[in-house]
Amino acid sequence: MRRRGAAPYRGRPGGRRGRRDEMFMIPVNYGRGSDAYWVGELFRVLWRYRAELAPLYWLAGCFIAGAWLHAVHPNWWPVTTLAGIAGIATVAIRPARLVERFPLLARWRVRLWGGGFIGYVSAWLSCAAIYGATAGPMESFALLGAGVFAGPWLWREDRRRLTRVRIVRDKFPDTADAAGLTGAKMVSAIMDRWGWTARIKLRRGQTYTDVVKQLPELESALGARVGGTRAEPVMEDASQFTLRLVETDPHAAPVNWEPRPVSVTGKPHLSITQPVTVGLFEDGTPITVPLLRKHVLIGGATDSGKSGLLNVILGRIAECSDAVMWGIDLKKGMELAPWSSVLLRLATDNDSAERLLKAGVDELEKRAEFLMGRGRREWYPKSDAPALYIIIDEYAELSALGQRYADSIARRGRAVCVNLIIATQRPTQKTMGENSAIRSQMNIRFCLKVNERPDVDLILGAGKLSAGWDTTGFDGAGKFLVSGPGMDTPRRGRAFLITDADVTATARTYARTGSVADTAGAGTSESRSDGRSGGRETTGAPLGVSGPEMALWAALRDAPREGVTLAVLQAATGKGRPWIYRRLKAGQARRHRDQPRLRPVEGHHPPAGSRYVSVRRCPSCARISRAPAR
Ligand SMILES: Nc1ncnc2c1ncn2[C@@H]1O[C@H](COP(=O)(O)OP(=O)(O)OP(=O)(O)O)[C@@H](O)[C@H]1O
Repeated sequence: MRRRGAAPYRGRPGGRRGRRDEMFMIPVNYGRGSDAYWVGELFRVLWRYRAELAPLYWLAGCFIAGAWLHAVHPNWWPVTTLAGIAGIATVAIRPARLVERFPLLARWRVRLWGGGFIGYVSAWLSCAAIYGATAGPMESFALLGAGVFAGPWLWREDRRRLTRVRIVRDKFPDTADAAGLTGAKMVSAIMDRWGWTARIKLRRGQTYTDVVKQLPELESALGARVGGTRAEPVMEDASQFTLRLVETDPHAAPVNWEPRPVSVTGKPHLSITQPVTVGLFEDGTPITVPLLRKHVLIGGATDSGKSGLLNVILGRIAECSDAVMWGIDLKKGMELAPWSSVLLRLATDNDSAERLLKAGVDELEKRAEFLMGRGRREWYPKSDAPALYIIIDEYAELSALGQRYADSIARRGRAVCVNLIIATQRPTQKTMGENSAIRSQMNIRFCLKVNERPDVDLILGAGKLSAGWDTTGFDGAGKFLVSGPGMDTPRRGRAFLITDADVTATARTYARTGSVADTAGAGTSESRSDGRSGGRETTGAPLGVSGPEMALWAALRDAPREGVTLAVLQAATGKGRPWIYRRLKAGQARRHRDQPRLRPVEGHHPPAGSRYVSVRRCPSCARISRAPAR
């Protein structure tokens, strides 16, 4: 008997009573025979299979647009033609943002298809605007085009995978039943090269723990390989979990290096502000590591793949337009010499390494002063003010003085984007330098195979071994555990294998002006370690201060004792008076404490009508400031 005042139950006719979600359903006639049902069902199918039906939609869209253009705007055909040309040019140029949004555009076949499709549609629409969508052979051309372009569209690889995952989804209720998880449903799925990942909704009362217990049964029911499925809880909903099926083990064979698409100019066009991909996790997901303002430590036994991983990181940084690198390779340049067209400096012995690291310390100090003068706290890398990475292979071989400089960079370099990337076998206190805190400054740490378990804690930090991070059993070079921001669980990864040919190709593609290879006489450590880095330091400006800032710096440096006219500074920088005054004021704020007070310049006679800016060079530090007005 119904309680007094209780709302009447109005579930779906024929539906099961008692389900909580049905208690609140709005009474709608869902009868199978009703028109509304069939119209709704039709739209559902049209939407659900939109990708498969896309060729029909293109065809219909073209006929409608062509008929409309012909009837209303027959002289708009240049618009469709120009739109087509612009579309083809965009696909050919493939701006980085577009490739990020549609990664398939990195493949030439996809670009060929896309360019052809855009060209064909725009040509057809232009003709349809002039002659009509059904005039002469227009219909045949439309059908022919739809047929030609539909083939590759329907047969493309991700579509085939999508079809497979749909089959798995449709069969999932049976699979779940066989695995002892009756009532579980697959609510969404995405696929990648290595398998698929799905969100599973459990029957009421079932939990993630039940899933973990039933995982072997689920593997069997899915026909997966042993150990090929992973389940992870969904924290915000206890009735769901994420199921991942790894169809092909990404670590079974070396993971080949994947260069990122090159821009048409052939210049680096990616940014270090975006995380870089260095390999794949065991489940096939990419390992993306944020390198901006981060120091990196790579540790592992001999032959574990440290230099390989270092090369991968080098390759990734080379692809970025807003980062530059210096290298220290105490294996006499064996590892880093192939990158000499990318490295702005390379040191291959301890003397040159010390000088390079000293230059790194100077650079960070210049940057710090530069920021201070502008009231800023962090360096934002740009192509003309790049982040600087100092790569050090075999850190333990560095002299005590070199390690002291490195320690200084590790402590102070982050904010100003002067960062270290270090590879070493055992980062003990002794090898990293007594009294050195360098290890604790490392934000991202890669631990490759180690021979002794305590080495894990040395590389990754105290307590990691007991928390389940252990790489002693790793087989195969390049496999590692990585810890850092957002990487708090021990997930096994493998670095890309970058071959000598890949290194040569990458270094050639991203060769920098002013690199070691570009510098006259390059090839010996002496020629690379003479205190110059492609001539940038001779100005005294921080590395990467360029454009008008650099021009101002140079004009002030070369100014005669009596000063320079504002017009000269305007001509040198191409900037207006307010900009120059702002920069000069900032320069004055950076003056050394012990710099003598600036005096009016004697015998100074400005030409009539010109405004003079007197500059003065500090005798102790050679820094230049604007002298006070007379
Ligand atoms: N990601 C990888 N996948 C497959 N093989 C790799 C990978 N990285 C390195 N290797 C291979 O492992 C071997 C050792 O690599 P590497 O020289 O990088 O080790 P290492 O730890 O730097 O050794 P050492 O300490 O002796 O310098 C090389 O033959 C290399 O080709």
